[in-house]
Amino acid sequence: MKLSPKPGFTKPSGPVALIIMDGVGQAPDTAWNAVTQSRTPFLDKLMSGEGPDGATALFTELDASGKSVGLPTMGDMGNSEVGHNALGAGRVFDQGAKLVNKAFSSGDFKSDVWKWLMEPLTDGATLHLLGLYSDGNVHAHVNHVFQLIDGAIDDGAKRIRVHVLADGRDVSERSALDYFGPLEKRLEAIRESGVDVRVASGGGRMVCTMDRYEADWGMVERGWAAHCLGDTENIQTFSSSVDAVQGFYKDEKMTDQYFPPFVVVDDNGDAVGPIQDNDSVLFWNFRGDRAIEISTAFEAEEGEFTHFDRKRVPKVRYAGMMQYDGDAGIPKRFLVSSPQIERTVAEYVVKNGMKRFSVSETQKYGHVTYFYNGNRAAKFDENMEKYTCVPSYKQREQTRPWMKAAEISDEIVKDLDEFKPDLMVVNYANGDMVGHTGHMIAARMAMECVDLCLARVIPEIISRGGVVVLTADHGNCDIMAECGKDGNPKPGSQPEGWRAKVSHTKQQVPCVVTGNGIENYELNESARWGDDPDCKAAGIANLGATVLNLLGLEEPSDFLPSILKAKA
Ligand SMILES: O=C(O)[C@@H](CO)OP(=O)(O)O
Ligand SMILES: [Mn+2]
Ligand SMILES: [Mn+2]
Repeated sequence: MKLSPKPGFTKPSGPVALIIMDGVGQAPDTAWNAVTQSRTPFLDKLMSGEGPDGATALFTELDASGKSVGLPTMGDMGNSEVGHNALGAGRVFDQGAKLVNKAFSSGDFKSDVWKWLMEPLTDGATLHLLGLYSDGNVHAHVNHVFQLIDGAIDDGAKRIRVHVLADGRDVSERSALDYFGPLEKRLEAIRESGVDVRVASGGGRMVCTMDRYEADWGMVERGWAAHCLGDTENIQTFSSSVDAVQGFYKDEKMTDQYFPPFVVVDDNGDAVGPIQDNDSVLFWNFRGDRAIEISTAFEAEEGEFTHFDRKRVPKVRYAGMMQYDGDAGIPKRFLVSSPQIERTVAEYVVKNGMKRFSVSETQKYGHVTYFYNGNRAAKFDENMEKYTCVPSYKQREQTRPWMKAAEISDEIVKDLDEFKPDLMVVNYANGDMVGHTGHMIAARMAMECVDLCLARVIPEIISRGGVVVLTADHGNCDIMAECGKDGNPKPGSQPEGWRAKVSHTKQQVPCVVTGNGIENYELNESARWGDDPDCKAAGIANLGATVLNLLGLEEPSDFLPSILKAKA
């Protein structure tokens, strides 16, 4: 994996730092753009081509959504998984959303694992389908659920229970009825054809089941109690998922991602679908980070699981839509193979004798390690790499929009002198995590806080002889209001009078390159992320070659071209 020197590029004496402002896109300057509406003097200067202490800054805008990051259509917003995969791979790989679509259209999802799941069903066992129920297409898609239900019925399933996590984060924040309503109707129609299929439990994705990076196992415990135990003593009960949503909406401030867990009960008050011995369970999310813990809860043997008291552990056949952690082999069985991302920037860096450092806080830790490494948690070389995780606050981000940006900055400054990395990969979570709350004031503060931290760390990096590539993985806080066809915000309950938009955006993302030696380079205006007719610009995947070039290395021949070229 040795790379030759890149003609015209010289490795700086300090590190090449890839700094990712999560969820910070380039959108028009409106009252609902937290990026432009916040006071960010340092960032503004960088984007106008002025680096700190007279350094040159090159500024451009990159694609970070749709096909540029391996998603099915240009209408798909980017997300952290595909964004960090692209940044780390330097190439565009077909991602989970696309691979699962392909498996359904070819019929390949009916694999040996599928048959194994179906086997007990002809003897009266129940098939439980569980996952995020929306068309956000970041973690999951409703279409996949119907294909699973139809496929299972074709293969003889007589009793199916569906456990639904409300989204309100990749889609409108109070849209659960738009999803659960049609679902209940469709299941009713299937029941008329003689198959016993019902929604059995659920909850909000940020309260139940979908924790990530072990930030809060309590979420998984609440989900387990609802889906698996059907615990009607401790959890609110309803007659259907629609009934549950209507109940929760009595609180006008309640939004879908924060629904408490719920259990659906019959006329006698008994849970309609607790999970029992011999049942089969399929988790339908395709994205890994928020699916690993619940999968562990289902698969770990008694005595091996210490995160919470599972109380009852049914002996089930469990599978995921995909494998969520390839290193740890979680889950053991899955329907569709994950993208095989090999030879990432990080691996090349380490195998070319350079040191690599990654740092973020809990909520984004796996992004700069696992996702950046091409879905691999383990280090390529223990001695050459250092990964630092600052524990995130457990409270909601609107109450602490500064998050752990200052502490991440402390780690950067410390390791500039201690670990002395050649490549540094940093993620500031604020723009994204606060953007997801829909709170404009908090999102502005999040951006100002990121600016303050950049104004501190970037001069430090440059004064150690380094170079900075500052960018984002996708947009989010650049559009904080849901707008109608006329381009103006829809009325809603935010203090500004609009309806919050809490999901990512499809906007391009900013990219600034500044620091030592940049005056020798210029933007490579012909760089593109592909030859697709929809491709009109470079994308974040082009930054793989860019980072290698800045380290003085020639990019591998299958990498997308760098956004930089040496001046003639
Ligand atoms: O919170 C998450 O899981 C996603 C949105 O669904 O955000 P990101 O891709 O930025 O991690
Ligand atoms: Mn992100
Ligand atoms: Mn996000």
